[in-house]
This record gives sequence, C-alpha cells and structure tokens, in this order.
Amino acid sequence: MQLAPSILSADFINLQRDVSALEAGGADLLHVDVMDGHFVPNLAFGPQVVQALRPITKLPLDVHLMMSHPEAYIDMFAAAGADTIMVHFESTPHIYHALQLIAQHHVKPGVVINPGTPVDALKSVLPLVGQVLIMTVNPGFGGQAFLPSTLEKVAHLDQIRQTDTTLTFDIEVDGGINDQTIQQAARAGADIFVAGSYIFGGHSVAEQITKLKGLIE
Ligand SMILES: O=C(CO)[C@H](O)[C@H](O)COP(=O)(O)O
Repeated sequence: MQLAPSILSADFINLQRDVSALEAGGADLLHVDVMDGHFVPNLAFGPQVVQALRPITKLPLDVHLMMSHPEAYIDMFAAAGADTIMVHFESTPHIYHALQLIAQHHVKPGVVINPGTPVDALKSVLPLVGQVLIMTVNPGFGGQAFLPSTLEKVAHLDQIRQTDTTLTFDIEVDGGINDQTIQQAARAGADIFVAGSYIFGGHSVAEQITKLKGLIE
C-alpha cells in the first residue's frame, strides 16, 4: 500500500517546502498531474516542473499525463526525471506505442482510464504496464467527490491480475480519496492512493498522511 500525494493541491509559491513536508511526513510517491487544456479542461505543470522537483526529493515521481497525443512528450518527461509515466487510454490512437516508448526509457509505464472507460478495453496493453490508474473522478480538477461506481472496476482489474499471474501491474486510484473513501478503494484491490485536497486541507500534511496510512495498513 502506497500513498501518493498530488502536488496539484500544494502551495506553488512554496513547492519545495511542501515537497519536503510530504517526504518527511511519510509519502511514498509524489504524484504530478500534467494537463494540456485540451484532453482535460484545465492546465497544470510541464516537464520543467518535473525537472525542478527531481533534485529536491528522493521520492519517486509519478507523472500522470492528462494530454492529447502524449507520445509526443514522453521523451521530455523521461529526460526530466519521471519514475513512472502514465498515459490515458482515451488520449491517443497509439496507446501501445506510447507504452512501448515509456518502457524504452526504462521508466515504469502506466495506463489510465476515465470513469466511463471499461477495464476490458485495456486487455491488450496490460502485459506492457507496471501500473494501471483507475480515475475515481472525472480528470481535470482536484477537490471532486469520489465516484463509488469506479470501485467495481478496481475489483475487476484485481481479479484479472489474480487470474493471470504473468500480469504484474499495481492498481492506483486517483480522485476524491480521503478518510471516508480510502478503505473502500483498498478493499476493492487498490495498492496506490493519490490524494490532493485531503492531504493539503488539514492541519499538517504529516498528520493527514498518518491518518490515511493508518486506515490502509
Ligand atoms: O488527477 C487529478 C485531477 O484530475 C488529481 O490528482 C486528483 O483529482 C487529486 O485530487 P483530490 O484528491 O483533491 O481529488
């Protein structure tokens, strides 16, 4: 079980301070949301931010590309220091190629599905990925309510990897993860939990991380 705070909810003027607090507070990964204003109706971060984060933290950088034609930018994010690069199944007709490209950079490849996309759509790419991210909200904004209907997709995916032991991906969930929802996602089979507004919305990030980890360990 790993917790991946999303820096989308951080204080951007004090990003280094916030990243240090997350690391000291027990975060396992740092989740970086990239948004292009096209695939999702919002803009956030680019490879320069990943490059700036790389020397200031030992935490693995979990980069979530919410952008059209992500294959054109994979080289940049790999060179910037991403440890995982995740691309949306819905974002490109060349999903297989995009995942191959990520692996060629010796970066962990991940595929992401929106709430409306079924798990079965992923069948042909599951052998290529180290991580599958199930969006538990519509992508684009922090602070949205968790969609309970996504839990059966987590459970279905967990069943697939238990049935076929050649598949070795982790299951990540992202959106609306808080002290009311994290246990449901864990019970359904998720291994990695992205949380933004819950972690940054409390008294201290360390306290919020401890609360969430206490619920899944
Ligand atoms: O991918 C995202 C938005 O598209 C964010 O990572 C996600 O929404 C996390 O924020 P919160 O925990 O506030 O829901």
